[in-house]
Parts: sequence; C-alpha cells; structure tokens
Amino acid sequence: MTQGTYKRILLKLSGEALLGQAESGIDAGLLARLAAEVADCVTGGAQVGLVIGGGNLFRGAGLAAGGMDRVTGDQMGMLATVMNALAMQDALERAGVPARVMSALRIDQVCEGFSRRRAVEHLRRGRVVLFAAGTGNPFFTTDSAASLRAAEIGADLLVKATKVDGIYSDDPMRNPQARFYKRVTYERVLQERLGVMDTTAIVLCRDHGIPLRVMNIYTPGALVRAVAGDDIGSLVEPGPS
Ligand SMILES: Nc1ncnc2c1ncn2[C@@H]1O[C@H](COP(=O)(O)OP(=O)(O)O)[C@@H](O)[C@H]1O
Ligand SMILES: O=c1ccn([C@@H]2O[C@H](COP(=O)(O)OP(=O)(O)O)[C@@H](O)[C@H]2O)c(=O)[nH]1
Repeated sequence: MTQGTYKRILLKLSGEALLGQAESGIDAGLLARLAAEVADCVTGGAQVGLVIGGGNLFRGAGLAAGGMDRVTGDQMGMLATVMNALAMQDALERAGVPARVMSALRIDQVCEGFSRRRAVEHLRRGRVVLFAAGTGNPFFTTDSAASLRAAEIGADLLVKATKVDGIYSDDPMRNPQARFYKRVTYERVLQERLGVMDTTAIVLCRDHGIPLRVMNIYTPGALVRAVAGDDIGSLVEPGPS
C-alpha cells in the first residue's frame, strides 16, 4: 500500500470503548483525542464517514437479558448511538472539522435524517458524516450498519476501531494463547467464526469488495496510519481461504 491510498473511509468506533477511563458514558479525553485523529485524516484529504456504537450506554441484548422486550431494548441501543454521535459531532466541531449527524431514525429537531445522496454531498464538501441509529432496525448491530453505509457511500476502506489490536484465532480477551492474524480472508473469518465482527457485517464487506481493517481504538495515531495505507492491525481482504 502506498501513502494516501484511501480517499473515502468509513470508520466504525466501538461505543463500549468510548467509556475509556470514565465510570459511565463517555471519556471526554478519549473523545477529544479520537476527534483530533479524525480531523487529521480530513486535513490529509480523506473523506470520513463515522458509525459509532452504543455499547457504553445500552445494548438491546443486554436489556432483553434483564427481561425487557428485545425490540424496545434495540430501540434504546439505537438511540444510545445517536447520543454518542452527537458527542462526537460536538468534539469534531471543537477540533475545527465540520460534521453532520444523520440518523436512520427520524429525530428532526436533533439531527438530519439519513439520505445517501446528501451524505455523499456532505463528504465531498469535507464534512464528516456521523451515521447514527445503526441501520434503523432492531436485531442488527452497528457493525452491520458500518458495512451497509460503507457500501452505500462507496467507501474504499472500512476501519473497525475496537478494544483489541486486530483479529486473532480466538477471542484474545478470553484466550491469551490466541494467534494474531495480520492478514486474513473474509472466508476464513466466516469459516473460523472469528468473532471480532458479526457475520452480517463480514458478508456485506465480502460481497461488495470492501477491505476491512481492524485495529485498536486506544493506539494513538492508528487511524491516520490506517487511512495512509500503513499495515496496522489486521486486514481482511478477498482471496482463497
Ligand atoms: N477472533 C477474534 N479476534 C479478535 N477479537 C475477537 C475475536 N473473537 C472475539 N473477539 C472480541 O470481539 C471484540 C470486538 O467486538 P465487539 O464486542 O462487537 O466490539 P465493539 O464494541 O468494538 O463493536 C473484541 O474486544 C474481542 O474481545
Ligand atoms: O442497526 C442497529 C444497530 C444497533 N442496534 C442496537 O444498538 C445497540 C448498540 O450498538 P452496538 O452493540 O453495535 O454497539 P457497540 O458494540 O459498537 O458499542 C445494539 O446492541 C442494538 O441493541 C440496533 O438495534 N440496530
């Protein structure tokens, strides 16, 4: 990969990781650092779409485990992603980068509704677009929303910034013996059920030929390097398994 390979990227930020050192909600310092990194990518000429999870606030599956109706829980999870997106929009604008939240659920007094054409126009004008409320449907995840939006906007890279350094042979949080994969095919991720991203998201990336890079959200400078085409974290790409 050469420098500046990627012109339009979709970045998926873990909601859960936004907790950082905070006891609940969002770690303000971490948010500001991430916003500064996104700003560096934009200054460097990349168009950036962002999907933020909601796991620091609510997850439908967790609420359902406590007895709540699953669809209601997922709706709360989607609204949680809107809150995170608003916080990031604010942080980006304080970092000097214009940004627009577009929600898959209509909340007209708070942000724009999602429209692919308007999203692409915002990106062309140098605005970061924050795709909030996931896909707008229950039973999906923000990983799937990230793949979906990446395909819709024609992103040439999807970056998943999460709590681990990349993709391993097993969950590295549970199995310290897990082997790190620098490069891996979509097929292998699916066949070996490598759990770093859900199956729907991986299949969408595979079917639309979108390269996927998985990297650690806590590594300073990692995003700028990923956008510049540096071999950081793990890369999922087409090819024989
Ligand atoms: N094979 C694997 N390689 C890497 N991470 C894995 C793997 N299997 C499970 N995981 C776990 O997946 C997590 C990332 O997915 P997820 O919990 O959906 O996070 P996020 O909040 O970023 O969406 C990692 O923190 C890691 O513990
Ligand atoms: O298209 C979507 C995306 C998200 N969610 C809900 O929003 C929650 C937060 O998203 P996610 O778990 O993907 O966040 P992350 O793991 O990135 O923090 C999910 O658990 C779901 O309950 C949903 O119902 N539909």
